[in-house]
Amino acid sequence: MNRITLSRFLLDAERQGQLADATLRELILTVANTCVAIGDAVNRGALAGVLGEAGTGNVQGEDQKKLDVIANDMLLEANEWTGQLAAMASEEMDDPYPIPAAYPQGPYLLLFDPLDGSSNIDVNISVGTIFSVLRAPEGKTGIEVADFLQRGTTQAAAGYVLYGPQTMLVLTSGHGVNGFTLDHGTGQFVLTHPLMRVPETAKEFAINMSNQRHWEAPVQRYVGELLSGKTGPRGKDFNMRWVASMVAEVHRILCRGGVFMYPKDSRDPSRPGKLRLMYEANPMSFIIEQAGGAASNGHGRILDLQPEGLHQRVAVFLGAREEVDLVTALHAD
Ligand SMILES: O=P(O)(O)OC[C@H]1O[C@](O)(COP(=O)(O)O)[C@@H](O)[C@@H]1O
Ligand SMILES: [Mg+2]
Ligand SMILES: [Mg+2]
Repeated sequence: MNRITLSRFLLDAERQGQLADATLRELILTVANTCVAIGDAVNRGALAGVLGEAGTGNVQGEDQKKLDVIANDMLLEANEWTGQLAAMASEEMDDPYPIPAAYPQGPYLLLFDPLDGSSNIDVNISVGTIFSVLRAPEGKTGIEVADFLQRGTTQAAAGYVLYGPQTMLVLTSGHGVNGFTLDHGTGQFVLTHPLMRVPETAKEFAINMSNQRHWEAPVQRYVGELLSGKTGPRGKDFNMRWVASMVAEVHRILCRGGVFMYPKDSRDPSRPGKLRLMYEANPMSFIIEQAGGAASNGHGRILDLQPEGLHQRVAVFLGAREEVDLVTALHAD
């Protein structure tokens, strides 16, 4: 097999104009290498004493796991001195993290969910890291929240690393989606899944069914029709999956199709959804769209949403275009 490592792939992409510049290439490599180290910590688990609660909470009002904090700190430490960034933002930090004055400022902003699927950490189920890259306002020092509030369509790159049976990086810079498998022997990501595509039609759906009584009518109807299967208006059976790690769900959809949903529900009517727009929904929507799928909040394209807050939440319907269009149409009705 002709092994194309991530660094070679990115250099080729830059030469073909599929990557903005060398700084973005180096930034993606820095994030990828940091995720190799995060993967090691996840993999070592109790041996490294990294399981369990951190004893602190985050801006979302969630109890942080030790690995939420460890992964967050690893990404900050690895990226703050490189000269590639002007600032960072994370699920685990209330405010943006400005690059210390001791280090050169760079042209990009990095947002990340350092550990996605936190409820699965202590039970050894796949988790991941999600990241999104935006351009920093040129020549501006003192980056503010408003500088991050850019539509998902403006992302320069987005990706995730899945810490599962294999450690995989999935990446887009707006020219398709490519998957890389970590070779633990060399510590390098190798291209194994070139130009991933979401299959047109879905046979599987993913939603937390335990929230059913709290869903709005369009979602009740859509999921009801999936469950009716052959006997209902869809005329075919659908299987169901729920891993409770968005990274694992999205990866499954990229590999074999389906639709993933985390809708708005009445548990907290003031919340438009559970998942966060800037470092979960936007990067995953960019990847899914680049792989031929679709991503909606039920009322429109997620990537077109004008962000209003760093940690704002959004309803998410993503995956096979046919399914996302259907559930969005039901909301319009
Ligand atoms: O526990 P629930 O309600 O099923 O929610 C699961 C969802 O929450 C998340 O774990 C939220 O992400 P974090 O773990 O990064 O907070 C998603 O990965 C997942 O899709
Ligand atoms: Mg998450
Ligand atoms: Mg998280």
